[in-house]
Amino acid sequence: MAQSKFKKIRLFKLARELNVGIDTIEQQLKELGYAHALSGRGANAVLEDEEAYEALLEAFDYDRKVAARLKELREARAEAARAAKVEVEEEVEEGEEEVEAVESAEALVEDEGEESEAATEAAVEEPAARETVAAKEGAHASELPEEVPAEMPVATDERPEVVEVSATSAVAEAAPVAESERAVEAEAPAEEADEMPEASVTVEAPEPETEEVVPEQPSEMEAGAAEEQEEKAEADEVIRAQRYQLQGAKIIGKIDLSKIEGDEARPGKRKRKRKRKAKPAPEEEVVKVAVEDEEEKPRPKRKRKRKRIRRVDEEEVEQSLQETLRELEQGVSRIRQRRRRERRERHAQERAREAQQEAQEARKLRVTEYISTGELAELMGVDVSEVISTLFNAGMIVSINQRLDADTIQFVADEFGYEVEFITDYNELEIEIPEDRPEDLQPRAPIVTVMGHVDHGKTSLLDYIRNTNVVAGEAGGITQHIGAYHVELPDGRHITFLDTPGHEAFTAMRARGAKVTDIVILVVAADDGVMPQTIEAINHAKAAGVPIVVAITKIDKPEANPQRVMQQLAENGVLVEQYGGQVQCALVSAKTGEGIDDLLEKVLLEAELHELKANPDRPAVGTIIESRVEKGRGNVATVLVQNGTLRVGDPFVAGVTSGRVRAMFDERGNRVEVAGPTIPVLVLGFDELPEVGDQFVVVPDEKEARAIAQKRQQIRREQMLRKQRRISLDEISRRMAQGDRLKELNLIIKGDVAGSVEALSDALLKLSTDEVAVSIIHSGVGAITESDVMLASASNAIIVGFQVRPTSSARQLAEREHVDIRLYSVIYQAIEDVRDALEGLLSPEKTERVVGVAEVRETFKIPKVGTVAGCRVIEGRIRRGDRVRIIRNGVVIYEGTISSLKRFKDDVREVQSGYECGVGIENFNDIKVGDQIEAFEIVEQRRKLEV
Ligand SMILES: Nc1nc2c(ncn2[C@@H]2O[C@H](COP(=O)(O)OP(=O)(O)OP(=O)(O)O)[C@@H](O)[C@H]2O)c(=O)[nH]1
Repeated sequence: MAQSKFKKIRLFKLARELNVGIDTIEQQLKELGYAHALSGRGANAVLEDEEAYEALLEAFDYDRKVAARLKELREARAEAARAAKVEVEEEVEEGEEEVEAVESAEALVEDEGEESEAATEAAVEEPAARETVAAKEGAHASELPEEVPAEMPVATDERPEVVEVSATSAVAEAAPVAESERAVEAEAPAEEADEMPEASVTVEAPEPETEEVVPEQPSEMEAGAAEEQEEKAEADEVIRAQRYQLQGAKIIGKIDLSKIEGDEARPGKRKRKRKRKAKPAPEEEVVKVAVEDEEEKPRPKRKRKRKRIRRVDEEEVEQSLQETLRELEQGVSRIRQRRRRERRERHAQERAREAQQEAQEARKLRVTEYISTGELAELMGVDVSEVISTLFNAGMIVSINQRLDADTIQFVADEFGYEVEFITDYNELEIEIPEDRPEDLQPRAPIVTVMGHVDHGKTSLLDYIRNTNVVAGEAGGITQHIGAYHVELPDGRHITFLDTPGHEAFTAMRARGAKVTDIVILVVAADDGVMPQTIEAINHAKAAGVPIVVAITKIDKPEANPQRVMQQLAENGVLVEQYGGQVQCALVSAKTGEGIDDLLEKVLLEAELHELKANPDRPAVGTIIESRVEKGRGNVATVLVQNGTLRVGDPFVAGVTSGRVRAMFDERGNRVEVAGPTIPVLVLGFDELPEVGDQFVVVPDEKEARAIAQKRQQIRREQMLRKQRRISLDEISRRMAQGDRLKELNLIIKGDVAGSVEALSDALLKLSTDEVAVSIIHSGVGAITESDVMLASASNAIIVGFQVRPTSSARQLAEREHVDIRLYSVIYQAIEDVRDALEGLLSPEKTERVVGVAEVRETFKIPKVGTVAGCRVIEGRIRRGDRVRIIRNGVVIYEGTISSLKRFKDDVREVQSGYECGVGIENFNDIKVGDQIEAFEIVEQRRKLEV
């Protein structure tokens, strides 16, 4: 399973997972070079690239951890809060239980003796909250009801009874246990008792007052006083005393009345007391109660402790939360800063490395010969005007779209500090063609291209030669234009003419690495002389190292001046034989036919000089001269066989396509079975349409042919993308420099001949303005192919075809890829269409229009609705849903939408000027009397291209 388990993830989910914002993720992806991994926009954008996802996880690892930690802490806090709540509840319950316990204890005490009842009741009725179990016990234990109140004042100065009662109770339990002697011993003045904190003393304290002492009773009384002190002073000693008295007692429960309001507890208690009055209290129980009482002290302690523990827990949680937050704010931000810094440094290093590599790569230009000035400038990342001026300084006048020869490219590259490597489109995958043995080589016909300035008579010359040199018997069918033709002179010698006059086609072919032409016939009209294109043609021929034969045409014309032409040629480096040079020159007239034989003779002589030879006994090697899709025939192309012999049935590779020769035809439509060197034939059987200039090579078998073609397609695609990427990068920096305001229309231009491609490119480039630009990402001669469509698809380009058609496979691909292919046969139409497209790219002009103003006269607060403004429309009209601004004292304080609009009680859609209405503004309640509500609308207007 090579497939990754990774599934695409939406951006908002990712943001949640990583604990960062969407923008941050987008930014990070860009920084990490994964901007492409995100498809779609906004929170719903989808990340499909696992690698990018991993990179994000790594990058935001820290944020995720922080989020997790915070979550933990929050949970801990919530847990603590829950626990605290439960404890409080438990406590409450406990409290209740305690109350019950106390009550039962009281009951027990009460039961102990009926006499104590009155005292108990008295004590119970005391409002002091401080009363504890002891109070009740005191009550029960006191067998001397009347005395108690009397003694109290003695024991305590303030609130004597209360305290005393409670105190008594505390000791009361002890009392029964204590022996009467002890009580007697304990006899001491009440005052003393007051001062004496010791329990033993206190126990005795009451005695003197009570005079006749029943052992238990007095002790209780005193105990009450002692307890009071004890409460004020050291409880320990009291406890000690109690312990002493209560030795062996058993703890059976805890009672804490400290929290229980005396008032609340008492009524119930009283009732119960009454209820249980009659019940006899077993002694043990009394003891138990006493013990409980003894426990009274530690209990609050425990409670306090418990509380403290709880508080500590909360504190801890709070503290760690605070710490985390602090960390987040300070420490963490430091860590974060460090991480960021590291990340930045890492990225900077990567970028530097990449930049270095790129710089090295960038210093090396891998180009095909005859790339245009503009393309060369683009590859070097310099402004085209710099290249043009550099060449101008070197004495060469070139245009932006002019194709440059190898020397010129080399020169420019040197000037700008670049290395040049000339490549063909699929340099790496040339088919090795074995060298011919000299003995196998036989003389062959020259292949001739006619070049010259426009209207100097190239076509007329070619036509004349063709028509007058038709070998008898061959004139079967109608002459068809297949891009080249082969003529046999009366003496049996042959010449092949390339039928696409002009140096553009010649150069376009050379740009594709095709070296077809053996001899150039340079046509110069005798009446016009050397013109710019004549010079270009000379340069191109020279650059290609192709010998020139000059044909001075239109010599039949009265104004013809061949001498002047020869002189001009000499001035331009072409020294004709008449001027003592090596270049042959014929004076001809395509009208009269004068001098044409002489011209052909000179061409053949030139061919002889160069000993043009080929081996007819080997698999064919040639060049695609023309290609097109023909109805009923499919992909057809003219192959000019340059070496070897082509036969029907031969498998072949042509550029990035392959096939097998199904049938061959000559230029008159006659079927042929074989085609030897220099013979142009129309070949059927191409899998895809080849491009003009493609090398045609016969290979041993069709399978191999297909494999090579596929490999080449892949290489070409990569090259296209590489080139595209480079352009994009340049464009990006350029756009950034321009503040990213530029919009662009990418175009791929294909034309029938290089001239028309240039003309169209120039015209379209001129449509560019500061805001929208035409970018020609690729242009070429020949049919629109699949690779064009792929490139267009990859770069969102439109394909403009001038006098060419897409191949059927390209058409299908374009449909699949939604690539727009526009076909034209009139340049003007193409320009108009592109202009329209550019206008579409211009962002519409947005203007704002105030449609109405209302003045707030009153405001109403309506529950669940908010504040509604009672207004009067003073200008225009306002509508529900209108965008509005609230203007207060001339200042816009809010911008929003009208959410409700009412006339009296009815909802209305619109209110006109002069009427009153109620207006509710969405999410805005701060409306005040005197505010103005200004309704406005945005009007978008399509802009026109100003060129
Ligand atoms: N008198 C005279 N007119 C000629 C001769 N050759 C061409 N012409 C005329 O010159 C004009 C241009 O000729 P073309 O053959 O179309 O010239 P071209 O160089 O092919 O032109 P483009 O294809 O536009 O570059 C036509 O009107 C021809 O009739 C010639 O030898 N004598």
